Amino acid sequence: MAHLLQHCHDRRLVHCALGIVRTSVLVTGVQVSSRIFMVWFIANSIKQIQNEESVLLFLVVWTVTEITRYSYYTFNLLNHLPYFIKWARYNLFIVLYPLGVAGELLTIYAALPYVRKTGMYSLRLPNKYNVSFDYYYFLIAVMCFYVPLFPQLYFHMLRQRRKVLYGEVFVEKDD
Ligand SMILES: CCCCCCCCCCCCC[C@@H](O)CC(=O)SCCNC(=O)CCNC(=O)[C@H](O)C(C)(C)COP(=O)(O)OP(=O)(O)OC[C@H]1O[C@@H](n2cnc3c(N)ncnc32)[C@H](O)[C@@H]1OP(=O)(O)O
Repeated sequence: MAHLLQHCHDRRLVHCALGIVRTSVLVTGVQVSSRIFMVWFIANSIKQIQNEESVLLFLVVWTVTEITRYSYYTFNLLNHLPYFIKWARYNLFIVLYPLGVAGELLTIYAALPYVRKTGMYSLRLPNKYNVSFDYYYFLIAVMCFYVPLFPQLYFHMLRQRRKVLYGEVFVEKDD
């Protein structure tokens, strides 16, 4: 499951970097890195948190989001897009995004005590490279990154919503 998710996400980034799909590399990059990070470096690495309700929350939210998104892409390519799928793609995110972020942040928060206790992925001094890295503080930094980055994604989707549902035109900035 984790391998499948990573494969899909890697391809997404390559597709928009090559211009195969018309979407921002930056926005997709942030979205994809947070998913890969949650799957591999949190949920897969820290077994003790796998039964947390917050894990269930973000997994359910991601699943609903991706079913809706890929239904939209598929029907759009077939030129038979039912309005309720278009509506769902550009409305459900209003609630799903904050819920997904809440699930992700609560999961990272739940992981903190295990990371501190085990010292996982951390490098302590002294060592032959003479560098130190503390995964515990790295996770706190990641949680802080959500504050400036999440609104970028959310407002991007709100702009897309106005464009697709109400035909508003925006001047696109290059990445
Ligand atoms: C090292 C540690 C790093 C940690 C980072 C920490 C900071 C992270 C902060 C960020 C928080 C993110 C949290 C997030 O994970 C939580 C959730 O996801 S919760 C669930 C709610 N989520 C959503 O609703 C996701 C919405 N996001 C998206 O839809 C996209 O991912 C987005 C990147 C935002 C891009 O959407 P956009 O509408 O701009 O572009 P599209 O890519 O959808 O479409 C552009 C056109 O291309 C066509 N397209 C794209 N892909 C396909 C495809 N596979 N098949 C066919 N067509 C495709 C699409 O139809 C568009 O074409 P057209 O313009 O003709 O309609």
